[in-house]
Order: sequence, then C-alpha cells, then structure tokens
Amino acid sequence: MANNPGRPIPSHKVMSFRTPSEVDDWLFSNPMTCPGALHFSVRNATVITYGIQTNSTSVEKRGHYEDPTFTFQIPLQIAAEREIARSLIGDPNFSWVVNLKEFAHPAVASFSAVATVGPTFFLAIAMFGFVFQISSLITEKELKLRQAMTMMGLYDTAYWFSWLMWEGMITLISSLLTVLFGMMFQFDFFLHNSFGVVFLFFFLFQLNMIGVAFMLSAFISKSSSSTTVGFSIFIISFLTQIITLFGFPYSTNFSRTYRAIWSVFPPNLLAEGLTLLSGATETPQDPGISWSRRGKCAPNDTECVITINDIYIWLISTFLVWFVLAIYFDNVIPNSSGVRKSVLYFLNPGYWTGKGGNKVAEGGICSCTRSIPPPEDVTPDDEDVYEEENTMKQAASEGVVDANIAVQIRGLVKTYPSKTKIGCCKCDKTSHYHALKGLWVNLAKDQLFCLLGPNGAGKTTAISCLTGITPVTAGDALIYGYSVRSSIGMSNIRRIIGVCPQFDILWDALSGQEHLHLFASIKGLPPASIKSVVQKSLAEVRLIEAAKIRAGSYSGGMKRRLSVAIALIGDPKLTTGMDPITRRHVWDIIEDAKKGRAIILTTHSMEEADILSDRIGIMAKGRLRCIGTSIRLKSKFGTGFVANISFSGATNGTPVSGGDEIVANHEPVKQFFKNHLNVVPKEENKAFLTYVIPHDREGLLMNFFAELQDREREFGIADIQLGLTTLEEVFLNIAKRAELESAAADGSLATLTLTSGTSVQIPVGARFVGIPGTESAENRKGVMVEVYWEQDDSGALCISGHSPETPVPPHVQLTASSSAPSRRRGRPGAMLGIVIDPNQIGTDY
Ligand SMILES: Nc1ncnc2c1ncn2[C@@H]1O[C@H](COP(=O)(O)OP(=O)(O)OP(=O)(O)O)[C@@H](O)[C@H]1O
Repeated sequence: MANNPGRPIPSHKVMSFRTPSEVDDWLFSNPMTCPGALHFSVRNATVITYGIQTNSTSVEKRGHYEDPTFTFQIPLQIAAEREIARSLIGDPNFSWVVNLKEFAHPAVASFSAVATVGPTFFLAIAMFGFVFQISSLITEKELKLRQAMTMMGLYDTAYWFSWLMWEGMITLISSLLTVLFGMMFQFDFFLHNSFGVVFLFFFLFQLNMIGVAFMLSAFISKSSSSTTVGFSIFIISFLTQIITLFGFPYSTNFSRTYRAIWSVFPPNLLAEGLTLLSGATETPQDPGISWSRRGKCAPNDTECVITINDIYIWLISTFLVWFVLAIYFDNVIPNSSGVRKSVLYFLNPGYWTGKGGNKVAEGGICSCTRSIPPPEDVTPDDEDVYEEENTMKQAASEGVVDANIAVQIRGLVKTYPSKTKIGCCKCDKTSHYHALKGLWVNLAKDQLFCLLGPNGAGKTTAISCLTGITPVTAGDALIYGYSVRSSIGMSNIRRIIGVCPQFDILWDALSGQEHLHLFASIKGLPPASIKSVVQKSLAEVRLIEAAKIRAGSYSGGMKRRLSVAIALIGDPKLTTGMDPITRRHVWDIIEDAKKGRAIILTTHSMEEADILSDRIGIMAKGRLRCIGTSIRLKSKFGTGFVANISFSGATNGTPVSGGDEIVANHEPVKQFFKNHLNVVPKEENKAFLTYVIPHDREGLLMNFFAELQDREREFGIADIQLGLTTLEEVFLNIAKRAELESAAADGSLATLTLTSGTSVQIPVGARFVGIPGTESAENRKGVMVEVYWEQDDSGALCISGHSPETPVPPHVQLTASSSAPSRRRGRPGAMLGIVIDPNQIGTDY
C-alpha cells in the first residue's frame, strides 16, 4: 500500500469542475491521500478512480489517469454510459464532478481493504489453522500416539488420508463460512465475484497450507516449536505479500520464471488472487469474475499475466508436491524411535508391492551402520539360560517348533547406530550401542512371561523389536510363526498383537468408548461386532460408567485401565505390556487375560512380577542373566533365608544398662548363630539382628529355631521372623553381577568411605573388598569389608553401607587380578580397593 504525500482531502467533500482540464489541474496539484485511492499506487500507479456526475445522472466509473499526459479514459460499456459521455462532451454546460464522497463509497473502500489488508487478514486466519495442524500432528508424535496406532496395525496411508480428510473438512467449512460472512456483510468482493470462484480460491489456499503444515511436521519434534514455526512463516508470508502487492512478479515487467518461483509459496498466490478478485469488483458497477470467465483476464486487469484459473492450478499442483514431500520426509527422517527408511526407499519395487518394502534403517539420513562390529558371543553363565539357548538353537536347526510356543526369540541383536549431534559450536558423536546382545527365549502360550532388568537392560528395546517399532540388527523373533524381520510377517503380527506401553496412548478429547472404537477399527474388527466388543472391554476394565467421559478427565488408574483394555481389544494372541500400575484390579485383568494368549510384561515392580508371572527372565546389559519361575530364581539367586531377631531390651530379665540408655548386648545370640549355623549378622542395631542363612543350612534350621525359641527369654528376644529372600534381592544380585562385569570392562569406580574415615575406590558392584595398607603381623592379609549396594531411582548401583572391618580369611588368595587394575580411572590420589572373589569367602557372610 502506498501513501501519496500531499494534503489530505476529506472524503465527504464534493468538488465541481467545469472542464476536464480543470480536473487535470486539480489532480496534478492535489496528490490524493484519501483511502479509496490508495490501492492504485500498489497495483498500478497510473490508475485512479473517480465519479462523474451530471445534472440528471450520476455514474461512478474507473478511469485511467495516464502520466504524463493526464488524459482520462472512461470505459463505456453500456449504452447509457456512452450517452452520458456523448452528452458531456457535446454539452458546454455540463459539469464534471469529481465526487470525493464517492471514493469513500463502501464498494471502493471494500476493494481497497480486500486488496491491501485482505492478504494479511486471510493469511492470519490460515496461519491459525496452520499452527493448529502442525501442533496436532506433532503432539500425536510427541505423545507416541502415532507409534501406538502403528503398533496396533495402522497403515501409514490410512494415517495420512485420515488427517487429510479431517483437515480438508475443516478447511471446507472455514472457506464456506468466510464467503458466507463476506456476503452477509455485503462486500462487493463476495457479492460480485461468483460464489464458486471465491470459495474455491479460499479452499485451495487453505488446503495448500495444510500440505505445507504436513511437510514441516516431519522436521519438528516438539509441539511447542510449532507456534514459533507458524509465526515465522506468517512474518515471511507478510513480507512476500507486500512485495506481491507492489506488482512483483505478476506483471509484464517480469519473466515467467520469476512468477513460477514466486508461485510456489502459497501466500503469494493468495495476495495475487485477492488482487485479481478485488480488481474485478473495484466499483459497484464492475461485474466481478464469473465461474465461466475464471480462465480469462479479470475485469480491470490491464496486464493479465495470470488468471484466477492459473492460481487454482498452481495451488492444486503445489499442494500435491507438499503432500508427497510430507510423506517422503515422514519416511526418511528418523521418527521418535530413531527409525527411518532409506533415502531412495520408493525405488524399491517391494515398497509398492508391499513385499519387503518396509525395510527401515536407523541413525541420521547420512549415517552408515555397516561397519559396526557385532556384539561378542558370550556363553551364558547361568545353566538355565544356557539350556534355553541350546534348546532353541537345536529346535531352530531342526525346524521343529513346539506347538505350545507362542514366541521364539532367536538370538535377537539390536545395535543402535552412532549419532551425531550438531550443537551451536561443536559436533558431538556418540558411538554405537549394543542394547541387545543375542537374546534367546521361548515364550509359551497361556503364560505370562515377565521381563525384568535394571534401567537400560534392554527390555524396552526387546519389546520394540517384537512390536516392529525398531528394526532388528541380527537374529529374529517368530510370533506365532511370523517373523518380525519380514514386512508381511509384521503386518500379520500386528493383527494378533496387543500392546500396552509404559505411556498411556490416549487422546484427551476422546472418551474411553471412542478410544476402544478407534482401536477396534484399526485392528480391523468387523464393523458389526465393534459395538459389542467395546462394551465387553469397557466392562472388563470397569469403565462402563465413564465410557462417555473424555479420557483427559480420567484418573491415572482409569487411564491405565483404558490402556490395558486397548491392548487387549480384538483378543490378541500376544500382548506386551510395560509397567502396569500395581493395582489389584489391573492384576486381575491381566490374570484373566492370560487365558488364550501369551503375555510379556516388563515391570520395575518385583511384587507384580512375583504375583503375575509364570516365568521370569532377568536381563542386564543387553543379555539374559537368568530365567525360571519365581521360586526357582529365589532359591538359585537369593542368598537363602532371612531371619529377623528383634529384642525386648532385657537379657534374662535384666536390662543391660550403660548410663541412661539401654545398651543392647546381642553377643550371646550372635554366638549362638555362629556356633550352630556359622553365620554373622547381615545388619544389626540395638533393637534387632538380621541374618541371611544360606540354602545349604536348610537342614539345620528346624532344630536351630526350636532351640532359639526355647531360649528367647534368656536372650531377651521379643520376636523371631523367618522368610525366603525376595525377588527384589534376586534382582539386585543379578544387577550387581552385571554392573560388576561392566565395571570390570569399562573401569567404572565408586568411592567407598569406611567408618574409620578411609576412602577407597572400588569397582561398581564389588561385594568383598580388601583394604590396602591394613596388613599387620596379626592380619597378614589385612582387613576387608562386605559392601552393600542398592539401586538409586535411575536403577544405578550405589553404595548403601558396609559390614564391619574383618580380617581377610587366611585361605583367600589376593591375586594381582583381584586388585583394581591400574588402567581404571579413579579419583587422583585415592586408594584402590582389592576386589575379593565371593566364592573364596564362602557362605560365612
Ligand atoms: N534410540 C536409541 N539410540 C541409542 N541408544 C538407545 C536408544 N534407545 C535405547 N538406547 C539405549 O539402549 C539401552 C537399552 O535401553 P532400553 O530402553 O531398552 O532399556 P530398558 O531396560 O527398557 O530400560 P528402562 O527400564 O529404563 O525403560 C539403554 O542404554 C539406552 O540408553
């Protein structure tokens, strides 16, 4: 928009002229600033609008004011106008009236507004929708809803077309409302141009912006960024629209190439389309653009380098380009699981035929994973794991599969490729990581297999491989005979698998019933059965009453129950679930769900694992460390029985006092345990002693506890509790072993501060540690402590305490290898503890 400098002229003032030259003179000396004329300098500096009036007739016309000759041209389209003109020219008494009031006529004002403010206004509306679309798409990715739907069998084509249909419908309604409101407010722009022409123009423009939003969503991973992206595009569009309104490049002064390049960006086409449509309804007498004339030069468009039909063609073709690019980038840019297709995936015929075309890769678009060495092949330490592996290998080589086996995980290897992170000043490259190092497990039908392990053990990765979220690096997994490595196998698997991930796969705006309906449809259940299946599922998870309430207002437990129902909908033969909330009713649902299907559950709750599982596998550092029933694991990996002795504070009825405080004297009890079971307390304080009694003393326990009970009064014992070690302990032992292994491999150390104040560096997970420099004539091998470890919130092992310092037993060999290797990086100056093999210590501890 241009502002002509000069004296402002009030819009209502009427000025009369006797001759055309008077008009010329006036115009020459009074550059106009009234709003009705402003648009002319934008579009074409030589065009003005004026009204003409005679004594008997008034007519408002658009004329050409040609610089520098100052001649008016009055288009004379109808006989009456020609008559007026003739009479004007022939009648010496006529008066030319440049009626400035007419410049401010609503028609002229609306023209001016549409041509100048219009692009920004419509752009702002389109941008609002644009930001909303991008953020909805990204939120769906961010909340992993899309991943969940894919796991449940949603095809990419269905995903994209459902989005397109939805957005197309919204666009259709909003375009319709725009035109109807424009007509309601009596704008000539909407009244004189054909309804179809204006509606199609707005519809195609907004559809095009949807294409742009789809494409950009592939590059954005956080919904919060979508507002920034939308605002940036708005600013850029605003600037390019101003340039367009100044005539670039839609005039004969510019080549076609400029126009082609400029037309790729939809807001520019919006600006040019609005100019054409506005120009065609500049004055109330202008006819506008009719549907049949959409391919012809617009009225009042003197240059005619582009028609409204050309704009339609541009909008449709660029929309198709954006849409295809959106699908392409969606495939080749790594998704939330780091998975992508190859850059030229569409050249693979399998992609089009559906046979093997779903091959996916990982890492950035340019990363290369071929040179990654496979993980080391290690023979399992545990005989049950070894046996499982051998049985499976044998069955695989013979091609015999037990009919009761639902899932065969055959040497599954998953290596995450290295990543390069580009920061503002530097590039960080992480090395590749073997998350699964050859997993062999058979999962039986009608059973729940619980996969346990500390953080980073590889549980999620294993589930992701089974559900097809992440590609397998080596090995395979057969689910009811279908391989996860084949795209056909995977599409069959998706039909028979149900997944309940760690996160709730829910849309806040949908009710529980709608969720189940949606997932039942994705799973391909017959439409006629969906209603009854949904009702049954809702009843199973006790959500009948909340069926029609939006999931956003559900409590955490209700959400989890709905997620479980989604995982179980359509009676999948295999269900994988992670961390269901430890609630009785969820357990009941899971317990019931075992019938007729295999369930893999990964959880951090040992209680849950103990109660629900038929078999448990504990993983650590990408390998299976033990496998079996809960009882078997406890008896094999638990330290034995735990005895808790609590004291009443009196021995033989007489308190042992030391000052005001009662000082516990547990020596007789400790001696009793030492003499009969050869064990020392694991923990002790004034009120109780805790012993861990190894399994090999089991035969002695009956008589031992009978005698202890008889002597309760003598020892001042208030209560004796005996129990089997917990699964938690088994888990910790396995985790410790794995940590120790990896600490040995990578040299990670922890600082142990002894009660004496001495600090030593010890490998993470080390149980018995000799303290260097404590050798004496009395203790030739020095003293040692047992280190107690616990897991912090992130699952990492940290020191929780240590036993009293005791002499290193004489039989223990302190070999060179048992001392901390010199290559380990410890705190400078800190002493390195001597790791002692627990097997040398025996069961005394
Ligand atoms: N996309 C990825 N790229 C690189 N490394 C990854 C990726 N995903 C997982 N990892 C790594 O693989 C290892 C195994 O991760 P995984 O999520 O499978 O462990 P998990 O046993 O499920 O742990 P948690 O209980 O914490 O969920 C971890 O060390 C993790 O950092």
